[in-house]
Amino acid sequence: MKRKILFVINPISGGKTKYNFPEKIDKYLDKSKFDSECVFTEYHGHGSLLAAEALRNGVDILVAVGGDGTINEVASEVEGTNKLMGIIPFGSGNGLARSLGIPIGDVQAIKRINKLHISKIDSGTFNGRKFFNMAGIGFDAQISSRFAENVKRGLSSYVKIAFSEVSNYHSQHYSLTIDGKEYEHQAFMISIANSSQYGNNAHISPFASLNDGMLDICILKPFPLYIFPALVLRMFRKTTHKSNYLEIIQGRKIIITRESSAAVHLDGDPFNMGTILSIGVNPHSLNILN
Ligand SMILES: Nc1ncnc2c1ncn2[C@@H]1O[C@H](COP(=O)(O)OP(=O)(O)OP(=O)(O)O)[C@@H](O)[C@H]1O
Repeated sequence: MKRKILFVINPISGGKTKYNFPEKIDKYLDKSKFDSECVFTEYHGHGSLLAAEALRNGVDILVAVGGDGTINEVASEVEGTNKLMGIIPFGSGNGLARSLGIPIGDVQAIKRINKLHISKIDSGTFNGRKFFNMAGIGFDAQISSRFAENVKRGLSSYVKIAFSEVSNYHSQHYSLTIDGKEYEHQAFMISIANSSQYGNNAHISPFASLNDGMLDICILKPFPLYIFPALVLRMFRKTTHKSNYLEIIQGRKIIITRESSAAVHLDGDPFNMGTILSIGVNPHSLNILN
């Protein structure tokens, strides 16, 4: 029997046009295996509504055509069900797709879906919301907020914002409880990594695994500004674990208390949250095509 598959397409992600994408589905998706439909998201949050409706209507596979934010909206509905999630990477960073080894070209990614190769990955929870690739507080959440306000997407905008904000941002004090053990830290940012990377092969936690049932809590301590380019370089070289400024602790249940309410980013999209942050992991809870 053919599987029903819905492509949820974010028209603005990655700053790339996708209006000819449905034609590519017609051309490259294996029609003997799938009955397909395409739908475009019209606003932030629409992906979740479309995904929930599709699941109610018996769709078997939901494919996010976009970046980590689009994946988050769709996967938040698929997670915990026996349905399948696919990704056509069309974001600015494509962190989760890259970590899963999904080809970045759309035609290759469609052909990969034809193979129906399924893996199970962990997902994270953050004050009741879900994340699948990376969450964070401090500097990287600040960058996500600026990026969300920015009209132009893509890697170059991201880099520009990061370099212009780094000298203005001040580290904060955080109290952490990780699996019952307490830590106090002054930190520039704290990233909670499910996969190893933010996107664009910038790896904050080189050994993070999507299916180990654990999250990697990456605490970036205050550092002299002149070190920043070297820290960025370490991410691309997968050597952040050797930096004196980064501490990585694995955990399943994390509570973070911070000084004031501020943005949190979940898969690159900013949300305002309070001072107490409760983070957890749902092992092997998302069936994903890779
Ligand atoms: N039609 C739309 N207009 C404006 N925003 C939209 C629309 N559809 C979806 N969005 C929002 O666009 C945001 C960015 O999407 P996404 O994260 O997929 O792309 P990206 O940020 O360019 O890539 P990445 O996350 O890989 O860096 C998401 O928050 C999503 O909710």
